[in-house]
Amino acid sequence: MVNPQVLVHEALSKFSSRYVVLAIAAYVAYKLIHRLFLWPYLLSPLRSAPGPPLGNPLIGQFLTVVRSKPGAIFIEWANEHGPTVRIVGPFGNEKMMYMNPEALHKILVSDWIEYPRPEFMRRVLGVTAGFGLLTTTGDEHRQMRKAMNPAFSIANLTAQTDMYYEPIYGLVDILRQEIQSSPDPSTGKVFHIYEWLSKATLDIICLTAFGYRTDSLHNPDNELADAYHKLIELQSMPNLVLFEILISIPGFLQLMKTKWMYDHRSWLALIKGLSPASTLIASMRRINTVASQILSEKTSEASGVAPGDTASKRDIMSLLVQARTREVGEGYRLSDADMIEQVLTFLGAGHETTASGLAWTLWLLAKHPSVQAKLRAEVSPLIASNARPDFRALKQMEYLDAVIMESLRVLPPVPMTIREAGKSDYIDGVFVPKGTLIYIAISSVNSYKGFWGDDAEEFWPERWFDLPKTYNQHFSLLTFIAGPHHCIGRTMAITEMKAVVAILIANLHFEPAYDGQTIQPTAAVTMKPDDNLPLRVRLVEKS
Ligand code: HEM
Repeated sequence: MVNPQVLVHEALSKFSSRYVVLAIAAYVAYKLIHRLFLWPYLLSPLRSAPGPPLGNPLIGQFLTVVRSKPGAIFIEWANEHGPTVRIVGPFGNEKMMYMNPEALHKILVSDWIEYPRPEFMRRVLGVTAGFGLLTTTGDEHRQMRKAMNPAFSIANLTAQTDMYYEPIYGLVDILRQEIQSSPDPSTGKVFHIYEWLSKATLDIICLTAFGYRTDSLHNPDNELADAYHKLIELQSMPNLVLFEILISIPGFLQLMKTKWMYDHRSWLALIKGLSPASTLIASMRRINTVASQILSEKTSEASGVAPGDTASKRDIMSLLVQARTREVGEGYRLSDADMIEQVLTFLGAGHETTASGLAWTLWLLAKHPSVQAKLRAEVSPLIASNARPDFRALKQMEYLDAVIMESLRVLPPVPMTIREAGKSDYIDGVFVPKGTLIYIAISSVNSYKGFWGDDAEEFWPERWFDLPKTYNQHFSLLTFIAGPHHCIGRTMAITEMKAVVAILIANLHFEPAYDGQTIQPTAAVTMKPDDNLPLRVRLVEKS
């Protein structure tokens, strides 16, 4: 006979497991509906902020962003909906973008500690550009920055300028010889100009930042240059996502830096999709080995440097080590590990950015022959009388200054950076909940019609001699951003770009490589030419 108790128990257990499944399904469905519809359309405090349509319910405007040229769609949205723009991404995720100086001042200057770079961004930057100024925040950042600022002073940059010229003239000689040995030198030759600029700027940053001679223009096998190139070749969006996943595994970052992991990195390459991680580990180890050698040389040199000795080495690393050696007492000191990370930071933050800035400048000059001719008219006589202009002489070339600033405005090497709201607060009259991501849309601000007028997207250096009334000195040009995290290498980069452009333009003509050429910008962190920017280069006839 069937036991009624068993029957009831079976019925209940069937009912309850079905009930549990149904309850879970209902909860997931509610969560999805809440995330994809209720929140973005009806509940979010940001819902009334202007912006493009919410887009596809699952991925928002994600596809529009990835399909557009880096920064381009953000410029369009800023000019259409600005100065406050809300953008919805995958799964109803909202991001805010601001053009108004007051809003930018709050995020980047007055409340900067509460709007840090988001954690995921710091982790990725740490792996690709060192755990240093780019990844620290709050008090730690303040102290590190204070220790490093003097090495980037105008006095030091003035003392460094002469170091630029060996790589610059090295580049001019290589291009000149290649043109002269081509079948018809009068028509010039097409070069992948980004590749060459990248070598010259690597040689410059290694000399000025570490006093280290890479000479990658003539010697592509240099240990540091080779390891670093392997590292930057990894900088694609899919790889950055892979690294972000790996380093978010607790302990993986520490493991990555060990000798054991270096020795066994080939195991990673055996797992489908993980071989970039193996290359990353190898490159980082090689860079760290060279960085340790540089540091120990600087440390032994610094012990023999008398206080106030201005004739000794002026590269940034030497100055940091000298300052650390002089430091006495309990104050903040950069540790050896910090110093080694700075090598990757200076390379990661200072090399590709400057190389890309230069490549875009030459492109804009190639597309605007009258600007190029006017610039040549300014720089040629000055270079003829002074082949290695110093900091002050470069500063006095006014049209050169306007060309560089205009290029950095129209095609900023870093088109966007990100902050995260660490508190809930009103920005520009809209309540922004804690955790909201904020796009610091550099290219949108730089091309915002509200500041720059209707021709904001045009390359027109003359505008720098008569800036519009709506121009704000700190917040209308965000190429180096603003506030405590603003680029420490700003003046260094601008001075270097001026030196390179002045010498190149005095000696060489630049034209598009073919009719109808357009640029192919690609951006992981830095916006650089995907096709290495082919340009036709001819020799300037000297009268
Ligand atoms: C045209 C060239 C350059 C551009 C466009 C550029 C742009 C930027 C931008 C936009 C930031 C802010 C990133 C953020 O906050 O998320 C930044 C920060 C930084 N840059 Fe540059 N940079 C250039 C050259 C350099 C050079 C030559 C160096 C050093 C040798 C350098 C070192 C740094 C460092 C260390 C930071 C972090 C500053 C901090 O957070 O305190 N940069 N740069």
